[in-house]
Amino acid sequence: MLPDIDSGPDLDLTRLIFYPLLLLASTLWIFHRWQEQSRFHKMGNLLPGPETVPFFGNALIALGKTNGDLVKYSLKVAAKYGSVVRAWIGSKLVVFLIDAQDIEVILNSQVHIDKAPEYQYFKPWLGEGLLISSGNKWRTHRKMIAPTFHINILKSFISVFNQNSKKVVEKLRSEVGKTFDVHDYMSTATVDILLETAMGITRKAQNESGFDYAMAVMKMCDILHQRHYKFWLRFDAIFKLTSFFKEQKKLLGIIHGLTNKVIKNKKETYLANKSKGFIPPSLDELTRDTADENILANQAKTLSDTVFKGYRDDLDFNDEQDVGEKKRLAFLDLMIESAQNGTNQITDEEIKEEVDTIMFEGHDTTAAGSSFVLCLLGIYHDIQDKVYNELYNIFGDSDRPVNFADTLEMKYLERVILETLRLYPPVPIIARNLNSDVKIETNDYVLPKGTTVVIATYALHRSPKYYKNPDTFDPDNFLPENASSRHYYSYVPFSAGPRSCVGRKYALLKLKILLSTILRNYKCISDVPESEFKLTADIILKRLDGFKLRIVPRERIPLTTV
Ligand code: HEM
Repeated sequence: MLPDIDSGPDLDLTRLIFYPLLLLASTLWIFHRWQEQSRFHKMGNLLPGPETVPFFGNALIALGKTNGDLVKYSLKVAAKYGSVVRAWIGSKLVVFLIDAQDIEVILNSQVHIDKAPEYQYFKPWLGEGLLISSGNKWRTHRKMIAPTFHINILKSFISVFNQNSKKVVEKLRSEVGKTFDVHDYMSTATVDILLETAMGITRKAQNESGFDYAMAVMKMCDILHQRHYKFWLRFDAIFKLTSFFKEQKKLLGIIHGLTNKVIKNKKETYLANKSKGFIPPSLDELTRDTADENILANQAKTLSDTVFKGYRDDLDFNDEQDVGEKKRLAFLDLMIESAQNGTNQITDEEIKEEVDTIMFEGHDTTAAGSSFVLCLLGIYHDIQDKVYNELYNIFGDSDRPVNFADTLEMKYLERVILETLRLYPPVPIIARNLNSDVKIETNDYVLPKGTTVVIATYALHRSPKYYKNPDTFDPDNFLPENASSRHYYSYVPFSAGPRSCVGRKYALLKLKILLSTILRNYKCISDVPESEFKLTADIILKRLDGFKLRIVPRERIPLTTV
């Protein structure tokens, strides 16, 4: 016969002690959460921001608005409420910062480096790559990846930048006399350049997948953006029922198809070389501090080095620790090498995540930046003429490729690029998640733990507090005397601090070579004035109306009107 399991002293004891304790613990936990939530709400509501409605907060503002409408709306809200604006998305607190001092508190911190939960929508695409990861994984990967963008590695890319820029000039010949979208050309060129430089895939080994890849990235960004501002799409269960999910699956097939092929190709080459006895240098050798080779600290300063010196980051530090001519390896070679010889704990899956991250961050940003530069020069012909004359002074009527010394002479073009990134920052906002309360400078406001902080780069760059005529395209904003009198954090197109963009120097060098080559060959004309640009911010800031341009071949003679 079975014992009566419902009786006995042990079970009575459980009923008497365990269940009341469980009830007490649950009550305390609920009370604690309630206290935390009401403190969170109280602190959030001390911040200025638009009226809320029950349950939704400010979430309904996005209903029926296009990306462009939202950009305009955010600027209006900023003008009304000042440099700190809060919004409630349901019970989620989002705080927009537009003051350089407040932005410095967040970006310059070693603590507030975690990305906002909104970045999770990137996960199916970028996994836990550098852009999204945090903690130890981010730190070790950043340490590994940042040196692969050392200035001396970048110098070894110059011939690839030149060849691809020439290729663009050739391709553009078919557009002479027509109106066309220049972003298509910039996008394909930047993918090709990344494949050849960071990924080390020779042009011969590439096929025509660059364009398909760039288009797939553009559509993926649109889907991610929809998930950011249509709050019902934030729930995976709902998202999976929509056509966006099917489309995302198809697009990721194209995107990951390319990156998988790139890694496979590289690994095969590595193993083939290894079997022939050729082993590339290790990461240790690459990053070893060789103080006597410290040539770059005093030399080769560009205007950007001055503009960004206020938030000197690991990129500057690495450049001052020159690693020597023969020991350099580009990004993907280094990833594969350090995984194979065990110098770094990085798995194949992690390499794939980093490749996807670099391919995305490295191409879409520079494609948008260069397209904005060409359209603005197409509108402001006096500024374009000045750029052209500077280039004529450097190159005369020759067709020779650009060398590193030439890029240092392109001071006016550099000001044009910096000013373009001010008015049209390719990454218009940056979002962080706060793991502890933070006091900011404005009114000593305290942002509670759990807040999503949005650095509103686009609005910051157009703030009259830092720029005299903030909406006017004026490259002289970056004359050294003007730049040095501004707060350093009033200009953050590449973010700043420990999580700054690792590709900043790569991007600026590439932009100078690509744009100067195009401008030596063509005059750009835009029939759309700046006031009619229709902006869209689906992750990367672009023009919804397309980057429409006309081009006319240059005669290669100096212009006398400037
Ligand atoms: C004009 C061109 C570019 C602009 C304006 C730009 C801007 C930015 C910004 C604002 C961030 C911070 C994003 C955030 O915190 O949410 C960032 C991060 C990053 N960028 Fe760029 N970027 C550019 C080009 C590049 C290039 C060419 C590469 C690589 C080849 C690159 C690789 C990265 C990576 C890996 C990160 C993540 C860094 C980290 O979190 O440690 N970017 N970029």
